[in-house]
Amino acid sequence: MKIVVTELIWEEGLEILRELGEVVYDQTLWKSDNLAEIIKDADALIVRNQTKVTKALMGQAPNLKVVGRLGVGLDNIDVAAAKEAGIKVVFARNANAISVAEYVFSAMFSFSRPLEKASQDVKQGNWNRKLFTREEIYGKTLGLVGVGEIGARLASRAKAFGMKVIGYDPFLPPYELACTDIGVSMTSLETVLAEADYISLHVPLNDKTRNLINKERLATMKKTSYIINTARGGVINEEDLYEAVKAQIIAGAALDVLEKEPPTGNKLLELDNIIVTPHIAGLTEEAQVRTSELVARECAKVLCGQGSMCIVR
Ligand SMILES: NC(=O)C1=CN([C@@H]2O[C@H](COP(=O)(O)OP(=O)(O)OC[C@H]3O[C@@H](n4cnc5c(N)ncnc54)[C@H](O)[C@@H]3O)[C@@H](O)[C@H]2O)C=CC1
Ligand SMILES: O=C(O)CCC(=O)C(=O)O
Repeated sequence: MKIVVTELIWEEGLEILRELGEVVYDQTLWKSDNLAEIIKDADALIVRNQTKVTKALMGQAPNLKVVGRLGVGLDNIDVAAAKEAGIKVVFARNANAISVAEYVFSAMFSFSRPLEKASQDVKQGNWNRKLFTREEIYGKTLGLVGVGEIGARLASRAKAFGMKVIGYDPFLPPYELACTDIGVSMTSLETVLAEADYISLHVPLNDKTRNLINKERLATMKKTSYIINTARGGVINEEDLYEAVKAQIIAGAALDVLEKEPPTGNKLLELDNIIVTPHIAGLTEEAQVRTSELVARECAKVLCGQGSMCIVR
């Protein structure tokens, strides 16, 4: 077997893969002009979010049986083309959901209790107690757009903090509306946007969600509300978000993801009320060990002809 890994993977995953055969691992391979040549005799291709797994690329690899995604979002993989070619796509269902939920808390607290800003201010010689008097998140409303693995974990944690949680997810099957068990009141997108103090996006990027949050929808949010995007850059129209934050139509935003990563000349980076991080919401040691092990195991199952729990249908 030949397994090609084009982006960062943890050692725990590599150990499993090495038991299957030859592992070609280079975390810069995703941008190599030679990738097609390198995978031409590969049985498995393992990627994160930067490798563009196109129909043309897969077409160069006649032995390819499985594409493993070290994460959840599949927007960089042509899943339909893989299916057509009989190539399985497996992903790390659940593995980074807790980390992303915790990141969203960190973002909410960055707005409600900005410790780092306050600390910097003190180190500059100030003692601005009034300036840093802010708000509790207790009693505030968290609005979820997408109530899947991450949304559900975020909801249960938000309830523990005494927040009201409302959610919009038209694709949630009725049996999973047991979401109400974790205290999410399911409602329309309009209500989530109009009522939430913090709006957190947890949808995949696809034709239906691209630019889901645009000028018209931003205008329906509370002036005091914040939006947190750990989903994908394209889910918010960045030009519209820039205008909305600049004109104080909303209070601010925390963005872990951008349309172009890393950004070049992105105006959002100029605004004080926008926090930007380098796509790290799922990047914790725990999540990455889980992700690497899970994807390596699920790829191994496909290669060994056993059923995988994480195949994208
Ligand atoms: N920043 C980061 O490090 C990470 C980002 N992500 C992103 O977060 C997304 C969500 O992850 P999970 O919660 O694990 O996925 P998931 O598949 O468990 O949940 C997604 C939910 O979105 C819902 N949904 C789909 N289209 C929708 C629409 N048009 N409107 C409202 N709801 C819709 C689905 O019904 C599903 O319940 C991923 O697709 C990925 O893009 C995921 C993990 C880490
Ligand atoms: O692939 C990564 O490192 C980022 C995680 C992510 O965005 C995902 O799981 O969808």
